[in-house]
Amino acid sequence: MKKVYLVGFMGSGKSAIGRRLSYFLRMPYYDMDKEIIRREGLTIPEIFEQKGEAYFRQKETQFLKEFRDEFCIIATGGGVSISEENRKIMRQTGLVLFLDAAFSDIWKRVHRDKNRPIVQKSTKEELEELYLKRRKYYLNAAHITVRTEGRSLRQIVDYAAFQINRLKGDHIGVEKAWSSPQTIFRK
Ligand SMILES: Nc1ncnc2c1ncn2[C@@H]1O[C@H](COP(=O)(O)OP(=O)(O)O)[C@@H](O)[C@H]1O
Ligand SMILES: O=C(O)C1=C[C@@H](OP(=O)(O)O)[C@@H](O)[C@H](O)C1
Ligand SMILES: [Mg+2]
Repeated sequence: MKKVYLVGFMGSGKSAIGRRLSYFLRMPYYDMDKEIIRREGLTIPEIFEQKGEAYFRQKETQFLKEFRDEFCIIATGGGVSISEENRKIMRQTGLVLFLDAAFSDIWKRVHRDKNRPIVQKSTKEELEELYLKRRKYYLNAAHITVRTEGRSLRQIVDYAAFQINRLKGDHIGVEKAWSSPQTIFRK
């Protein structure tokens, strides 16, 4: 296992947890959105507006395919796990953690954010529909699901780090341990 991928809906905490995990575990951290912004020289809303969502999705897959073989933490964008090809790449090259957040928390965190074009163009009802539709893809992509409701960033980082430390460096053991999806925080 080389990479740790964080997947989940917009506002589930992928970027915030990824950054903190990287300090905690002393592993390099990459945010796919930031990498794409840097390469394109455009913000996410600009990419969506000027080049279209399909172009952005191509860039996400390209990132996953081309990114060097390195021990690191990667915060994906909320749309990355929709693609079967992307899910396959992530599962084959690392440990995939799904940050499973409640929609009510997500809405509070993202509804005013101008940097998420999908939030901008959706009503609350439409966004919840998308959340429900996408949830199965995150579950499908994930080796481990982390329920985040009622947990602080610190608590989530601690649990994620525990799971990563338990499984790292043991690819065969990891495959066995992950053969049945595990959920933590499901008390
Ligand atoms: N468990 C949590 N407790 C408190 N704040 C959180 C939690 N998870 C995420 N946040 C906050 O919600 C906002 C959106 O999180 P972010 O990491 O950008 O989500 P994502 O990258 O999944 O879209 C950030 O301000 C982040 O600090
Ligand atoms: O869910 C999505 O389709 C998207 C999620 C965003 O990332 P975050 O999940 O970090 O907000 C960003 O990639 C883009 O706005 C599209
Ligand atoms: Mg993010």
